[in-house]
Amino acid sequence: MNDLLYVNGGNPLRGEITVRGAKNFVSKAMVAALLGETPSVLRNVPQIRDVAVVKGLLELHGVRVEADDAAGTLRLDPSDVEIAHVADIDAHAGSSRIPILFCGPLLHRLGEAFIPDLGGCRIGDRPINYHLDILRQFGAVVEKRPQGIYLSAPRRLQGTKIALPYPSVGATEQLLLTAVRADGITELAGAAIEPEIMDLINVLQKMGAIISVDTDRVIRIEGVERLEGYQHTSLSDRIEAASWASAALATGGDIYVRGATQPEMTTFLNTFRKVGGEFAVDDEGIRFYHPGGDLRSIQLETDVHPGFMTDWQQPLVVALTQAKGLSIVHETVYENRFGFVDALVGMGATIQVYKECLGGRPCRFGQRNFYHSAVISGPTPLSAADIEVPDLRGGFSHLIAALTAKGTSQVRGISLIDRGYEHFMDKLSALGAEFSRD
Ligand SMILES: CC(=O)N[C@H]1[C@@H](OP(=O)(O)OP(=O)(O)OC[C@H]2O[C@@H](n3ccc(=O)[nH]c3=O)[C@H](O)[C@@H]2O)O[C@H](CO)[C@@H](O)[C@@H]1O
Ligand SMILES: C=C(OP(=O)(O)O)C(=O)O
Repeated sequence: MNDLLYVNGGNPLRGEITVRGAKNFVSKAMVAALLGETPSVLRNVPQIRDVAVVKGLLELHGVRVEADDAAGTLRLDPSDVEIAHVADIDAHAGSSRIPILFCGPLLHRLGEAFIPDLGGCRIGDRPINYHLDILRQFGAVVEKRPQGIYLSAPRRLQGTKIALPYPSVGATEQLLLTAVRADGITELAGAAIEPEIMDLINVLQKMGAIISVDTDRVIRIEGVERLEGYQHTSLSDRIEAASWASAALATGGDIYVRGATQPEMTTFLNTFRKVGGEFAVDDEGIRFYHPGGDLRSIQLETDVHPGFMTDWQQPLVVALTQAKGLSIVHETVYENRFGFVDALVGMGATIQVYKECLGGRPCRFGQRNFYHSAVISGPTPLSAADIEVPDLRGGFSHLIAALTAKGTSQVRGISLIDRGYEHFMDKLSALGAEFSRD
């Protein structure tokens, strides 16, 4: 795909699009298939780059993957994984964050694992210290190697008791994927409880795992000897749905997102309504629209679930440039997720970033040198510009800004958006967007 898009903005996006399975679940469910003794079938799989990357990694390890892209089905057969070698895996270094989740399943199957350096969005340092601490507590030996880490489990992995300093999504998934086949009981305090994690628990339970989730972020797992394959339909992508909702709001449009589901979006829907957007939920999806009149400024803090998700923040900020008054956004999950606003300022938005915690409560980044709060003053008309996609959600935000701005913008590096937005150009066309590729 060509990496430059000419976007002719200033027109409302109107129409219907469909979202399929969640990027942040599907990739993990694919890894879970490595734990089964029999094949797994995953449905509602979107055609996005992160899925292709994980498919490639699984195949390198010997998993036979049959994909029906149109139907959105993957059949994952791990029967030959015992003969797979760990060489060549570093070909995938820097592609996504998922390789770190191969540790537990590979240690259980092969007794060793080589994990290439991770990719993913550069929205902060994104350390993996929680992951490595967890693996060590299960009894894994971790060695730093050029371009990655090598792990081994001289004895079988042993269940353990762990408290996370912060409810990390990836670390919680690391623990789940490792504990289900470890000896004995594992207890995790301070767990993340995002809907995508709950769906991973659904998958693992279908495979034969015993997992209970308490109301106070405590997850308890009784290790079992053997897991089978699963058949599962992914929950829908609430980040993609919210991104299109923000596009409807910013451009003054009306988008029906088929596949969007209310329970996973409650917090987003409350915020969308406070800003002045309207929505209608039915059994098939959610219609998001700008009802006319002024949008309202808000005060917003990103947080772990059930708070306002950090991945919803970047697209919504573009809509906030069109709201009347001062909006305050305090990013508490990542220390460096406001880099994308420079381009918006270049397009005419009035946004100031601050190192202080401007939300209602201090966060982990408050006494440090991170610009993690933003004040957005609106409404400001946006004008067309040449912009470069910085990361996945920041890139989608730039696309929304270009669609909101009058005139023709050049958006470079758009292939990054493929990592999490299925067929986004077809969807833009369906919504009446005017754009062309170089
Ligand atoms: C592929 C995927 O599912 N990505 C999602 C996942 O990322 P990911 O799983 O990487 O995010 P985490 O929840 O782990 O990160 C949250 C915070 O914990 C910190 N941290 C994390 C791990 C660690 O070992 N040490 C540490 O300090 C991170 O730097 C960050 O500040 O959850 C994030 C929070 O909902 C989302 O924005 C990402 O879209
Ligand atoms: C931060 C994100 O993804 P990743 O963790 O894969 O970089 C995201 O989906 O917005």
